[in-house]
This record gives sequence, C-alpha cells and structure tokens, in this order.
Amino acid sequence: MGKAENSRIALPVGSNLDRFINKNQEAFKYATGELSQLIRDLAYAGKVVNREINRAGLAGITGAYGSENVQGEEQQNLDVAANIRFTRALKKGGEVAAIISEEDEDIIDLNNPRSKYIIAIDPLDGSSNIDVNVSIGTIFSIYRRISPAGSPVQEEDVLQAGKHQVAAGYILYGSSTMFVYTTGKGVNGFTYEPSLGEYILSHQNMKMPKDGKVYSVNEGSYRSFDDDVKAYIETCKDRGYSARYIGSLVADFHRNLLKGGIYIYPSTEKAPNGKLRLMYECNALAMIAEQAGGLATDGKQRIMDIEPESLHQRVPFFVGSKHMVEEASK
Ligand SMILES: O=P(O)(O)OC[C@H]1O[C@](O)(COP(=O)(O)O)[C@@H](O)[C@@H]1O
Ligand SMILES: [Mg+2]
Ligand SMILES: [Mg+2]
Repeated sequence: MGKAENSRIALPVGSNLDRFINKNQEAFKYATGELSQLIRDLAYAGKVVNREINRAGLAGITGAYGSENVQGEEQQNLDVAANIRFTRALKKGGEVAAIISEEDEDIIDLNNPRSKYIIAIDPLDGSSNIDVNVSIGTIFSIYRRISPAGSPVQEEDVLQAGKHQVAAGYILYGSSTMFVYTTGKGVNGFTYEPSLGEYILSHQNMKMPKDGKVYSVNEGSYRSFDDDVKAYIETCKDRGYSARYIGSLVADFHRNLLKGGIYIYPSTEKAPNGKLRLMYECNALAMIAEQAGGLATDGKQRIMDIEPESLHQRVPFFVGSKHMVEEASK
C-alpha cells in the first residue's frame, strides 16, 4: 500500500482506529475532539451490532419484527436491534444533537444541548440478506448543525446537501467486519480483530480504480428501466463485463471501491425515484466514492449537490468508478 500522500494521515498499517482518529484530529487546527468521539461511539456500537449479527441465528433474532418502517418496508428484528444500539450509543456519547434514521419516521432529537452534530444513519443495510448469511452493513453521514447548539434542532439542520457532510462512512459485516470512513481527507479502512476487540488499519488511503469490468444492477426490473440505462447495460454486456449483484448496497459498493465497477439503482416503474434514500444511503457513499477518486450521480447531477426536500426521499443512484459513472450518466 503506497505511503500516505500530502495531508493524508501517515500511520503504519496495523495501527488501531483510536490512534488513527487522534492523528486525524491533529490535521484539523480547530478540532475540539467532539467529532473524534462521535466516530468512536459509532465504531463501538458497530462492534455490538457485529456481535448480534454473528450470533443472530443462535439467539433466534432473525426474521421479521412484525412492523413496517416509514417506507412501508417490513422491519427485520436486526433492523430494529441495530437502530436501538446506534441510537442508544449516540445518545449516551453525547456528541449528537439529532438523528435521521431509516427506521424512524421523524427526526430523533437527542436533547444533547451542547452537541453540534447531526447524523443520518441506515442502521442495517441489505435487510433482505440478513437471514441468509450474506454481507450486510451500516451507513452513516455526519453534518454540523446550522442553528446554534443548545437551541431546538431545526429542519435546516438536518436537510443539508451531501456536500456539507463533515464525515461519512460504513461498516461492512462480511467475511470480516470493516469500518470504512472519511473526514474529507481520503478514505481509510479498518478491519475488526474480534480477539482484540480492535479495528486495525488495513486499507490506507483507498483509491477506487477509474475503470472496472463489473456492473451491479438488479436486472429483474430491466424492462422498466429507461432507454439510457438499458443502453448502458447493453454496452457493459457487449464489452463482456461481469454482472455482480449481492443485493446489499454496502457490499456491492465495497467490492467496486476495491476492484472498480459501477452500481446502479435507477428509476423503475415500481420506484420512479429509485429505491435508495438520499440522506442515509446515497450521500455517505457519494462522499466516500469521491474521496477515493470515484463518482456518484442520480443519472443527471452529482448526488452531493442535491438539495434534500424530505428525510426519506429516494433518488436514482449511479456510483462507482469515475469513467463508468460518467458514461452511464450521460
Ligand atoms: O432487492 P432490490 O430491489 O434489488 O434492492 C436491494 C437494495 O435495497 C437495499 O437492501 C436497501 O437498503 P435497506 O436494506 O437498508 O432497506 C440495498 O442494500 C440494496 O442494494
Ligand atoms: Mg439500506
Ligand atoms: Mg436499512
């Protein structure tokens, strides 16, 4: 792995996340440590959720919870468990003023008067894969609030465009568990070492290849894709690219981040605005992609330039290797 360049964090692979966070903070002159602690709180909650995922089958916590979320999707037990774990850890941590969660219709105001951060979170991504032991994830975006700390959280604090994220990342619960994040100074990945209970720096200054030979789309809805998307998929097939679709956004994204490729969830007849949610799925992965040299659009414009109108709004999503997304977005 190349030596970290210019303002990137220089730490040997093998360092733990905590040490990296401290080092990262030094790069921010006016840092007060609150964002650092917030990232630690997320990483900690991720360890707890990781343990619950690993033993879900044993503890009988797989299956449906018996209620629907605001999107009308059936909540899985682990969706609800993960949502509780992250909300609780962030509340206790005291660094977050409010949360937007996929599993909650409204903003969760944590009444942490002194806190200046807002978090948007998909506690468990890839819910359809929970019970079948396929990789799943958690996705998060962090913003600084606009209204002064201590005052009630306003809509303007939470409905901010992706370009205003101060940090973003995901946790991948796969064959190994990884914590991947950015604070706007490159992307770094940490692999969880359960016997130590530590996240260890394993992927430093991650770069997404500019091109790839993998396309990732649910072709089951192919007939209702618009002609441009169909044309791009045909181009991929003409070129002999491989089709890979895990059905867990975080896992499909992570593969393309490492190997190159494109993930597309376009608008369809069933989902005219696509399926994925701008605030807690697309913005975070867009920031990671761009920080790693990739790109993310809704097929027309840069995802992070989209001004959000509602907490759970959906957008078509094209993300991955820069040249592939450029071509697919034409
Ligand atoms: O089954 P489909 O329509 O292809 O959708 C799969 C997509 O939906 C998601 O499961 C949506 O995320 P949630 O599981 O968090 O609701 C993505 O992870 C995945 O890429
Ligand atoms: Mg999701
Ligand atoms: Mg989810």
